[in-house]
Amino acid sequence: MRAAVLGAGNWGTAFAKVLTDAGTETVLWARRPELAEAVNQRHCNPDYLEGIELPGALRATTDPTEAMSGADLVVFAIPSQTLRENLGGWAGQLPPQASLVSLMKGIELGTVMRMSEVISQVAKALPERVAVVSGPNLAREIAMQQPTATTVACTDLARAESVQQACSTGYFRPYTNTDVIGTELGGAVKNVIALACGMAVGMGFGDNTVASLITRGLAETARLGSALGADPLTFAGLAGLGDLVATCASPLSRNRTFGHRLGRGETLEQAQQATHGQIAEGVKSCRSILDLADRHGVDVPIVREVSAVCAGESDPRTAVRALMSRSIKSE
Ligand SMILES: NC(=O)c1ccc[n+]([C@@H]2O[C@H](COP(=O)([O-])OP(=O)(O)OC[C@H]3O[C@@H](n4cnc5c(N)ncnc54)[C@H](O)[C@@H]3O)[C@@H](O)[C@H]2O)c1
Ligand SMILES: O=P(O)(O)OC[C@H](O)CO
Repeated sequence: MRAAVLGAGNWGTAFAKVLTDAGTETVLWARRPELAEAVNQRHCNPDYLEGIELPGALRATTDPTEAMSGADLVVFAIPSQTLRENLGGWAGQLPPQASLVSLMKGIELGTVMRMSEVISQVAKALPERVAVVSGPNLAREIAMQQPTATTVACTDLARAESVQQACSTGYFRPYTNTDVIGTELGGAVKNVIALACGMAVGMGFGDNTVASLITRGLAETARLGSALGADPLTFAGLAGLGDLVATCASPLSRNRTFGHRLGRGETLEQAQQATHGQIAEGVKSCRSILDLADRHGVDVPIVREVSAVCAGESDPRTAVRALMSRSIKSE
């Protein structure tokens, strides 16, 4: 099995390590030559995973054609809102039979498409050729080989199983699933709920508030999921509750950290600068998830409030007041 991983940030690099450790011959595409050189010569990625030793067998290149040559799997690990443009440049070089694997957790602004839908459309690939990997997968913990599970979803179960095989190691345990919609939605919406949890902690609130947000956040994710045709059970699994809990609780999460900064009074610009160019997907996807929910007539109050804060139209304290003054209802 041979894989190309396109995107040498936190997760692309950690997942390339997982694939290599699983015995899959892997080439990582990086935008910058100095980063490719660090992977090839010093077996590290100091910009994203400082202190982590990468496998000697992992190779990197700045040439996407070289990375994809002969690949059985092409894995996408770039910011969601850049996928369409990047993939437009790569589509002509995709090996015709390769499985196309999304690691991304976002919804495209404007089109409100899931990442697997963007891949199918731009690569002109049938949906059953596209798999999604999503779960409680904080990149640094996985790069440190801490035991972690994940979901590999594909409408073609055999293809999901081949991706599962390619990334199974002693520290990374993938489960298969055929519910691509639920798996992707869980990954995208949890980023927005993690922004809300970060804001709550930044404002000085404790575990009751965070648990309330996680639980009601899961309720709105499941409501939207069922309107879109997802299997409700997916939201009780790794790509649903699992990822939601990990992201909302972890100081390693860029989304939670971004929200935390807003909650303690920093501006959107300050929080953005503090990411050092790394992606906090929920900051943009909150808008597209809200649009998606509005199109389907689904009530997503937490997403709506986070979206207003991220658009600069509200602030965390106003958002709390709005959520707590909604009409009372049954659970
Ligand atoms: N970091 C994690 O723990 C983690 C875990 C699971 C899923 N994800 C998801 O994986 C995706 C990638 O996340 P990441 O953590 O690797 O992101 P990152 O910000 O660490 O890295 C993004 C990579 O994409 C590249 N890139 C290519 N085109 C770009 C462009 N036009 N603009 C900006 N960057 C561009 C960057 O050079 C960089 O190598 C996201 O959708 C994220 O939600 C991340
Ligand atoms: O750092 P975040 O907030 O993008 O979250 C990382 C992963 O998605 C956790 O599973």
